[in-house]
Amino acid sequence: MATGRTHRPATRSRGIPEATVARLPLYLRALTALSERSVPTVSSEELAAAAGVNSAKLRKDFSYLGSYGTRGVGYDVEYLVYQISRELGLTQDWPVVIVGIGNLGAALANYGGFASRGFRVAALIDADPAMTGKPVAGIPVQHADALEDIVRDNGVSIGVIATPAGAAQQVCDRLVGAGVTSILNFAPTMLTVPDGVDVRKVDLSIELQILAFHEQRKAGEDAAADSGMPAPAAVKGAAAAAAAMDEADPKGTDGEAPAVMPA
Ligand SMILES: NC(=O)c1ccc[n+]([C@@H]2O[C@H](COP(=O)([O-])OP(=O)(O)OC[C@H]3O[C@@H](n4cnc5c(N)ncnc54)[C@H](O)[C@@H]3O)[C@@H](O)[C@H]2O)c1
Repeated sequence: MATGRTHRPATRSRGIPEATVARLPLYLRALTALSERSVPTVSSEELAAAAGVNSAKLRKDFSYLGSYGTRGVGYDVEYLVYQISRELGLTQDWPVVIVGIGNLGAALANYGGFASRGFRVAALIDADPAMTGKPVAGIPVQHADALEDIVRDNGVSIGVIATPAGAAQQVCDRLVGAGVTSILNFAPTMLTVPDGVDVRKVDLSIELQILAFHEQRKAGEDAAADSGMPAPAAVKGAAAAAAAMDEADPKGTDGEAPAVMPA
């Protein structure tokens, strides 16, 4: 089971580049905010600024969706929300299981934002027998022995792993064996999955390291400005940060570096 790739190809089968797919949630978030304010249309420049993306890239991204906007009017906000939601598969309900209901798993289970984005927490699973039957976010935790049955009974295709690192690969293998084809991995370990399974890894410590670099650079710039000298820390740190950013965002996503990255 534990063989094969951990990355998707750069281009999805429908011809939308992975980097564009990675920016769609940024557009959707900006568009949803406009929709909530009942804004009917938006220009590519306004939307690009709201999403933190370059406007030429935005227009190119939307051309993959077949959305070109209307000259002088811009893009129809509601229609774009629909189009992007549909492209991301959010117009259907996705049952999700969370495995490992400790501090993080419980916090994720309690996060209200999943449901509003089309993700329904179908089951919570933990290996600790003391947890079995205990409600977390109103859902009784089920024992890990039943993982395969739970996945099959609920038609789950997305699994969230919030176990300790040492258990993550085994949990991943069991999820995949039961039919899960997408994994969101919070455990600090690389997972190996067969072809056809997507893994996204969330690592907040990497995000913090990138912020630490920016803090260091700002401090270096301040010191250099005070002394009138170039900032050696900033220059030296730039290569390391560029490498860190490449690793965190290998497909060149614009805007904020996502906390979720390919495994
Ligand atoms: N990616 C991030 O940014 C981030 C942030 C915080 C924590 N983490 C990671 O998330 C994981 C969980 O952290 P936590 O603080 O919630 O830990 P925790 O110890 O509170 O919870 C882990 C839970 O997993 C359960 N578990 C262990 N083995 C299992 C198995 N084989 N099957 C099912 N359940 C199993 C345990 O019973 C426990 O309830 C850790 O790997 C941690 O390093 C990642």
